[in-house]
Amino acid sequence: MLVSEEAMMVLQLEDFGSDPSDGPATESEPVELPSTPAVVYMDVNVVPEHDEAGLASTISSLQAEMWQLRSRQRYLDAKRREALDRILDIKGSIRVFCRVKSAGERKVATVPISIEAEKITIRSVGTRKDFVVDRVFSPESTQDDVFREVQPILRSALDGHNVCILAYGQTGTGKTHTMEGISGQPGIVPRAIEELFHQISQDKSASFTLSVSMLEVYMGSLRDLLVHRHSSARSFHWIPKCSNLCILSSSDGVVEIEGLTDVPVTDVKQAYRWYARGKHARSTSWTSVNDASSRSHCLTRITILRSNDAVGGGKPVSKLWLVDLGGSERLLKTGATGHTLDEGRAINLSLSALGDVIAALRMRRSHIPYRNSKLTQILSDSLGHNSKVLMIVHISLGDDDAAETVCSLSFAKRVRAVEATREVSEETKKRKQQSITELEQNIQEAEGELQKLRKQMEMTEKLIQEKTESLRVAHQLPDEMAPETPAAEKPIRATHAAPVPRFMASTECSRQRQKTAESTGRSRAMSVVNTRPIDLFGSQSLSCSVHDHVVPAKKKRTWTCKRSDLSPHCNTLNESHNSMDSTKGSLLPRSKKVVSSSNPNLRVTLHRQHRRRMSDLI
Ligand SMILES: Nc1ncnc2c1ncn2[C@@H]1O[C@H](COP(=O)(O)OP(=O)(O)OP(=O)(O)O)[C@@H](O)[C@H]1O
Repeated sequence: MLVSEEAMMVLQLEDFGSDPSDGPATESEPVELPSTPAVVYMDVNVVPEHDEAGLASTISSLQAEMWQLRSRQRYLDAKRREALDRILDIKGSIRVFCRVKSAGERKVATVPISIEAEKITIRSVGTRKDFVVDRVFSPESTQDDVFREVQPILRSALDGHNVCILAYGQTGTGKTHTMEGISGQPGIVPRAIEELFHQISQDKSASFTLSVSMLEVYMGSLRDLLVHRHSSARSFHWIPKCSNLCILSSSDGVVEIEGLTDVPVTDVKQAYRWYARGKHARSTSWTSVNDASSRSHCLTRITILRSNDAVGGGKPVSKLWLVDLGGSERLLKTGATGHTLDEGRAINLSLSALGDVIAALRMRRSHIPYRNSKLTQILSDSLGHNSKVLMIVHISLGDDDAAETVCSLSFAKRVRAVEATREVSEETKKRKQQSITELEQNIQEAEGELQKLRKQMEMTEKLIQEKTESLRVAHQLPDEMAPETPAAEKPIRATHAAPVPRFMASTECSRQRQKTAESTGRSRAMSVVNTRPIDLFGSQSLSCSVHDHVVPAKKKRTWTCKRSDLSPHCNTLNESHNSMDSTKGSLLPRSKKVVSSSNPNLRVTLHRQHRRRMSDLI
């Protein structure tokens, strides 16, 4: 017998070896594949397809196949995520990079600064200071070089971790250049947006929803940068009404900013447009060192809602913070006075609070001083446990900037406090690198197989649709009766005589009627009932609704304002009243919500139609 493409596909599946009867993978337990397949699939050609029972059986085995492919996809996805997590753990969940800006036309430092891959050394009269970081970008490094190092952490955000990328440094050293970039040399934010959209278009294992928010921490107040305002509002002296947004913190540590504009974005262009609007609204002014100096901390937040997945250890909602910090400056040197002096002071104070928080986290202190500034309050759920932090410290080679360079590098050293002081042997470094290489290989393998898997799933899905259509036509069923096969998570075991739903199983009464019927020549009609494909449809949709429509009790999250000086109306908010709509999804995993024929009206219709058909036949 010729083996058709479909049959081949079913046979190939056996190599994956996971048992559909085990049920879908859950969040807590990653899919473990048994070494031998527990279900042996039938060759779909064995049953002639012109027979309706044969068609139904084919559909059923294709669905089982689909379930196994999904199960394998989840397994590989979990494997890929785990490998990435381990890489980031080996590298450190708080990493510090240093980007060096060339002195340009200004005099090159007389104090020699030597740059190595992970170390910067500054020699001054009779002294030598070494600063170790995770990676140094020399003045020749391009925006591409920087982004290449940042890229893996973005995947982590899609996998459910909160991620924070911060640009720190003295005024004019290139923080905005690194984060925003310039025409033809886009920085981390636009590239990250593009990369996120690219990755979610590739990842068919889940559906993602992205939204963008932008705010500015200016002189201790929060300004929503995406809120619609009059054009005169750009002046940095002008503080709009919405400047004191309320920071809410839930009992489980999740932070939200009440009233902050959060715009859902569906493509890169749309996201860019909003980002451009936010950038435009930012407070900048002329300083002696930078014509357009940022006088505030600018925070761009991309909220990622991941649904219909089995993320092991991750959260359905994650945040990616891209922060362009205000420039640290020595106020005496800049000769700032009045308002500019106050701005500088405010920036320095919050930067110092940020340094304290990161150092405390790195040293695993029991108390983390998040509440010392608005900046650290906002970022508190994205700096600590289970988050990934990347700080890019910017320095300049300019002679005039030598003192600030030492200050910034001291800050970097403080952030890396624990590990930088501990000398890591060459042997340990080598071992770490070897593990990273192996893990990267694992990721590549998993991604390769995932790609093949996606193609195979597309083919199987198409086949299921074709067969279902044939079956529908054979029965002349109305469209709404066709099963929603792609969404079916529950495998239907591939047996020739598909089991009937419980309500259709024979009762004592019906058995007696059947006996009577047998004697009156109606037995043929009865036997058809048990194998008719329509019964299979009913079984599938109804069993899904019984088994899968179990929704966990929604946990109520209580939000509290962190600061007592804020308006009393926002001290306690019920989840349903705040802007964090996306979290609602997190409490209701889609895998549980979406079932075939989840529409209760349709289920009732199906149920009635089955009953009618049964009674017609009896
Ligand atoms: N690596 C670089 N290559 C080329 N030009 C750079 C680089 N870094 C910074 N610049 C240029 O230096 C100038 C100041 O940079 P930028 O505004 O990014 O500094 P900043 O650290 O954000 O300053 P501030 O804290 O005052 O906002 C800009 O004109 C920018 O284009």
